[in-house]
Amino acid sequence: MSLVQLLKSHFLSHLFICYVFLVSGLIINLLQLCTLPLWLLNKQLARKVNCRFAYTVSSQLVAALEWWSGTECSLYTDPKSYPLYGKENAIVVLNHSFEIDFLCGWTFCERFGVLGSSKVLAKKELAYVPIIGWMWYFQEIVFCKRKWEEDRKTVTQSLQNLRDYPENYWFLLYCEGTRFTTEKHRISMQVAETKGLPKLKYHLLPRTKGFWVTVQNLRGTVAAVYDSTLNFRNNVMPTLLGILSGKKYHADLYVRRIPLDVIPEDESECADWLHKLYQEKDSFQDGYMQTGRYPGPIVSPPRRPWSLINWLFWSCLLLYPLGLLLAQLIISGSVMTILSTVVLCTAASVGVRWMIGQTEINRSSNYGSKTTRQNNN
Ligand SMILES: CC/C=C\C/C=C\C/C=C\C/C=C\C/C=C\C/C=C\CCC(=O)SCCNC(=O)CCNC(=O)[C@H](O)C(C)(C)COP(=O)(O)OP(=O)(O)OC[C@H]1O[C@@H](n2cnc3c(N)ncnc32)[C@H](O)[C@@H]1OP(=O)(O)O
Ligand SMILES: CCCCCCCC/C=C\CCCCCCCC(=O)OC[C@@H](O)COP(=O)(O)O
Repeated sequence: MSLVQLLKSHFLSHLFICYVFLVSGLIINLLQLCTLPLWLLNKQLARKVNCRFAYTVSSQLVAALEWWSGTECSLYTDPKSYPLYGKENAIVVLNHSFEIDFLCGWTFCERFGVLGSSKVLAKKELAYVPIIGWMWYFQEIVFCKRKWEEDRKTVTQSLQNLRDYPENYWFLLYCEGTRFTTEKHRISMQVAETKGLPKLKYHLLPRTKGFWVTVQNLRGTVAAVYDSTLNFRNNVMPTLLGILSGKKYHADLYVRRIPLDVIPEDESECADWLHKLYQEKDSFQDGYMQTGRYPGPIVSPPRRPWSLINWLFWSCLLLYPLGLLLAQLIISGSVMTILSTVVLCTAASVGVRWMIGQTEINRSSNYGSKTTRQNNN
């Protein structure tokens, strides 16, 4: 094992990365709270400031993927669409089968300069996750309870708020509504059968209401839907813990730009359109499984240094107080102080482990594991 590999897999390195993420994240949450009065005075400025704050937090996870683990991201797309990425608002429709699919999404956002302003239709539970969830509140992320009767009004309102957003953004929609598991797939294909829809092999049946409401409310401000299909080479199932341990993966993303005008306005026609899209996505997955690639050329955007620079900045800033604390701890020699520090560190480690757990498929909610809406979470 080389020295670099040893460093990447060492527990102390992970502890330091998590320390930087935790402390800088809480500082950013606090700074975001301080922008509240600015919302009243100059809303557009407050939004721009919050985009920068969000960037400093989410880009740390991107840095872990790009620079620490060295994971590569290839983009298969039409070269004519490529120059538009990052220059317009878009709705991104992505498959939801991997624990780090959101992180690969963020990585592409970073490479096209829309990371700080990126949006998602997220389950409400994520709003309570410290740092990321709290940051999302200021980033105007749209939350849903996955109960349409309640979501219809709140989601519509949150989407309407985005109509005058001052920065270009990508709005991510996981239309499957939950992560892929064999059991959820079985149930969802039963639903497909009762609806007379063709079976999907690699996707859950898409939920169409969120897509329709998003398209309708953002029409006129969003230029296109980016139909995106993600896969990892060699059939691996990457994890956030793997990234933290410096494990290198290779992501392949296939993106088709579809102008928003071609999407029907009528709800049931729009639903049919989305079902057809997922049937096409399924065939792309099938092709990938057989050939190991998607159709079309690879036009990958290069990684940029900013996520690394941001991480180095926070590490340098936070190394000094950490050193000071450790030195004082040793000098003091007080059993009580040492004990309380150990308790604090353990609590922080448990907290971070819980946050990482949010990304794990085996801790997925039971939404979609029944055809009814019982036992949602
Ligand atoms: C160039 C590069 C391009 C791209 C780069 C890629 C990506 C980067 C982009 C942006 C990155 C930004 C941010 C990423 C960061 C972090 C993201 C992390 C996580 C957040 C993700 C989530 O939280 S996913 C969960 C929440 N989201 C959703 O659920 C969205 C989809 N859901 C919907 O749209 C739903 O309709 C709803 C939530 C609005 C409402 O749900 P509800 O369940 O109440 O109602 P439905 O109408 O959907 O359900 C009832 C209908 O469904 C049928 N049914 C019943 N059981 C099932 C079943 N098991 N499977 C399928 N269907 C079922 C039922 O019959 C009903 O049918 P009807 O015909 O009556 O409608
Ligand atoms: C710099 C490295 C720092 C390491 C420390 C990392 C700490 C953890 C960071 C972030 C954790 C929160 C990320 C939230 C994103 C979770 C995305 C997700 O996949 O949500 C699931 C949702 O779609 C569907 O849920 P279910 O399948 O129904 O359940």
